[in-house]
Amino acid sequence: MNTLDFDQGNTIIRTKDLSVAYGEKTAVSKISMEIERNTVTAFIGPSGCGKSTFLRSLNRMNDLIPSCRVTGSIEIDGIEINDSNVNIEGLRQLVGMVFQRANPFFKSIYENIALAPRYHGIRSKAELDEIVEQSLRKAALWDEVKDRLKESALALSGGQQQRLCIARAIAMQPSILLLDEPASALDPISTMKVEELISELKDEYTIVIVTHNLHQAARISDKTAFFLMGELIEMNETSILFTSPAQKQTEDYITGKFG
Ligand SMILES: Nc1ncnc2c1ncn2[C@@H]1O[C@H](COP(=O)(O)OP(=O)(O)OP(=O)(O)O)[C@@H](O)[C@H]1O
Repeated sequence: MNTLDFDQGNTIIRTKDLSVAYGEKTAVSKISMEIERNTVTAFIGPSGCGKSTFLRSLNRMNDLIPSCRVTGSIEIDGIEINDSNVNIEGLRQLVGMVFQRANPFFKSIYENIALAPRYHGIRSKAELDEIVEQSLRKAALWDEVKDRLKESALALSGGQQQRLCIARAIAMQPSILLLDEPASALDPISTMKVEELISELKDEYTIVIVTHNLHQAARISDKTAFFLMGELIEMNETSILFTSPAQKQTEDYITGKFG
């Protein structure tokens, strides 16, 4: 995928009538959305409303679920990612993902970062060292781990493991980072560090985050999309959506009338 070929203003992700079903059950219904480059977009909405399903469709993680069927269009950098000739590995390199539970490999801190670049053909130790250092620096973890790179990643705290997973995604030089409730299993201090990190990373990456935490969405995102029962009810600048939502359902949700 060549990001240089893309000339559609600042939009990096564009979905049109995107629907996702698991067997007979529709989880996401005809969602059209545009996401701008170098922004943080938060997906909010009650449990089961389709946020994670929509997020996973952006790097075709839903392909891994046999019952799942995706229809409609998803363009990333102007390329239709659901086309059969799309290179899935290349897509997932461009669109990295971090999950709710930190899932480091059972390997050293260094290897967690170096593994994928090495798999993709980088053999030089100096080059790998540089990737490891830069990725850990960008994930605001370098100073905490630089003297223990050979130690097991599992010896890190939960918050550090989650930042390691972000560093691992960064090592693949993505354009987009999909974060599925990355802080919901973390303590408040680790959560704050991940939130600070997200705000720093948007200078280089486009970030889409699913969160249950409305305060978090308000703190870190530029735009917020409110989902309900598989539909996109409203998407707007975060400051507007939280202060003067256009839809009654959005207002009821953000004021806690239902959850
Ligand atoms: N692998 C799956 N197989 C079948 N149904 C699924 C699968 N994953 C999700 N669903 C269903 O799709 C709907 C949307 O789920 P999804 O996880 O996308 O919602 P969500 O808004 O992210 O929820 P939560 O906030 O609880 O994670 C739900 O009804 C859910 O039960």
